[in-house]
Amino acid sequence: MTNIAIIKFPGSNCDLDVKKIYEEILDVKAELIWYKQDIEKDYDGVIIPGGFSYGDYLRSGAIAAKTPIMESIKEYADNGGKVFGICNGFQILTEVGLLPGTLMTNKYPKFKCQSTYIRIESNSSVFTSNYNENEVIKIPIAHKDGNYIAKEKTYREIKENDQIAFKYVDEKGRTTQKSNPNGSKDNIAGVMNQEKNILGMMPHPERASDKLLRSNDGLKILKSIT
Ligand SMILES: NC(=O)CC[C@H](N)C(=O)O
Repeated sequence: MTNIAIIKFPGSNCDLDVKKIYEEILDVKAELIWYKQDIEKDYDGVIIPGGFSYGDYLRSGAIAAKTPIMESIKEYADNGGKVFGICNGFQILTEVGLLPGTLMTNKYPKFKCQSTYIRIESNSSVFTSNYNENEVIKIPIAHKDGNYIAKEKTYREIKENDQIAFKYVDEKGRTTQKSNPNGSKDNIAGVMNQEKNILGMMPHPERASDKLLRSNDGLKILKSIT
């Protein structure tokens, strides 16, 4: 039976939303794992949900990245396990070095909570293969530190290796400055590691996974690891 682990740090606040989508919409078991526990090998996927781990002190995700559970998540990913970080989870995965690049404070330095359109840049991964390449989906963001940057060399590498999963676009699928909500380099909204078993994204698919939420465009991302 499929079993998903959802990691909870002090300050995580999207863990129950993710759990609800797995259990009530996808009929999949999802367990909350407090950060003081270890990750066991038999989970089908590990999710690091959104929120404000450790109050975003120092930098978003910086303190959570130093906790022992991240060591066991590294080991889990090294053995091919699927790891998915949403928003603060994405920030933690970059801080720990499991994903390339860094998430800086938004260009206009305020917390932004709004709908965004994102385009599937690569559907050659377990996380995105249920979408068409270049498909445009609508998923909301809610963050202050979502401005993705990468060194030129890293940027070239992630482009060449097809590691850019999503870009912010307008309704028609065009990458414009206006459709970029936070100043991210090249409108990047989500990236993967080279092996494509780790994904991080700033938009919240769990907030677009039920018709009651007016969009279930994000459901296929959560379903992909079941
Ligand atoms: N929704 C979230 O995960 C918030 C992310 C993060 N703490 C920020 O504001 O940038």
